[in-house]
Amino acid sequence: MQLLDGKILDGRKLSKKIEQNVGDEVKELKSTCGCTPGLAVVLVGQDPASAAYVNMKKKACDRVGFYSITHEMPESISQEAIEKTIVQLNNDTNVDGILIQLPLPSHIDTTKLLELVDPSKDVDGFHPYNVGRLVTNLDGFVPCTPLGVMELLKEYDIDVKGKNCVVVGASNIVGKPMAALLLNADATVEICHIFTDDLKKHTLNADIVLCGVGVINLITEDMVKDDVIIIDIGVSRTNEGKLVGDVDFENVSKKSSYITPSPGGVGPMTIAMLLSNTLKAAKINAAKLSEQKEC
Ligand SMILES: NC(=O)C1=CN([C@@H]2O[C@H](COP(=O)(O)OP(=O)(O)OC[C@H]3O[C@@H](n4cnc5c(N)ncnc54)[C@H](OP(=O)(O)O)[C@@H]3O)[C@@H](O)[C@H]2O)C=CC1
Ligand SMILES: Nc1nc(=O)c2c([nH]1)NC[C@@H]1CN(c3ccc(C(=O)N[C@@H](CCC(=O)O)C(=O)O)cc3)C=[N+]21
Repeated sequence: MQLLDGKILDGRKLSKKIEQNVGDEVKELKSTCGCTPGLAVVLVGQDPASAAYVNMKKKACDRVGFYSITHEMPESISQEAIEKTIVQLNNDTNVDGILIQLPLPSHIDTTKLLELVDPSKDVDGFHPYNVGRLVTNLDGFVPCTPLGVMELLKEYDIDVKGKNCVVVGASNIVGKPMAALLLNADATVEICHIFTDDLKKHTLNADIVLCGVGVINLITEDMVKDDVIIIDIGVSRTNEGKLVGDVDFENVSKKSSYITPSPGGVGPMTIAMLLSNTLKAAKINAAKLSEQKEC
């Protein structure tokens, strides 16, 4: 176990450090301009996992001194009613960041809602404006999960420049922005997905495997080379109720030079990055407000 500790990329530990820094900056912001960063979460339906995630986000906001509000809506709510709420939040000066908890019920047009969020309050980085800025390597809001992965790599001095990175999973919230960030950091990037023929052929060539799919034990020991770096983004629950990732941790960790556990790796970093993105939005808004006052 001693040996294993050295190779663990500890997201829980780093997320606490980031939280501490965000908390300190919140205190400073409050004292200098009287501003309190605010996060609004839109939660539709009764899915217990979504409710649990939203609760975790709320608690994290409380710990760092943010104002936070959750708009809970029934499963049967109309598209128009959610749109109305988002417009209100766009105009609410107490709200710096807006997060629409995904997934939404099937009768809702998710894309339309994400496009309605003011890009300057898009702390999830899902608005096409911010997606475009990410792909063109311009400053903007970057999705929390892949941003958290980059922070974790940085903390452990892992430079991706020139490395063969294989991203498994190509969703808009995990795989695609993950690949964009790696490319911006000069990695050679491959994206594998459900239609990829012979996943193992690709992962065997990887210096770094970043897997966010939601399939338990998708990545096994025989699929990776010695000293590989493993980033397990997946979070699933087994039939026994245990949280696990996409990677066969017990066996793959024997071969890897570094590995994230799941839970305890990328998940806590996602929450930490949500706090950091909301602080960033609040600072921009505070600067805008003080400019307006000066005029
Ligand atoms: N740690 C964290 O903070 C977070 C963790 N997650 C976790 O990450 C995982 C992925 O989430 P999310 O991106 O939202 O999920 P999605 O279901 O939106 O995306 C999963 C992706 O994986 C692809 N895929 C499915 N099966 C396979 C397979 N057998 N081999 C290769 N690719 C496959 C899908 O392809 P296709 O679309 O074509 O089916 C899709 O591109 C989940 O376990 C989720 O819980 C998500 C967000 C944050
Ligand atoms: N608009 C939106 N933004 C999201 O960022 C978003 C979303 N919708 N929908 C769902 C996914 C999932 N997600 C996670 C957040 C934290 C953990 C996390 O902290 N996990 C802990 C364990 C948590 C537990 O104990 O249940 C860990 O991995 O250690 C996991 C997953 C964010 N998502």
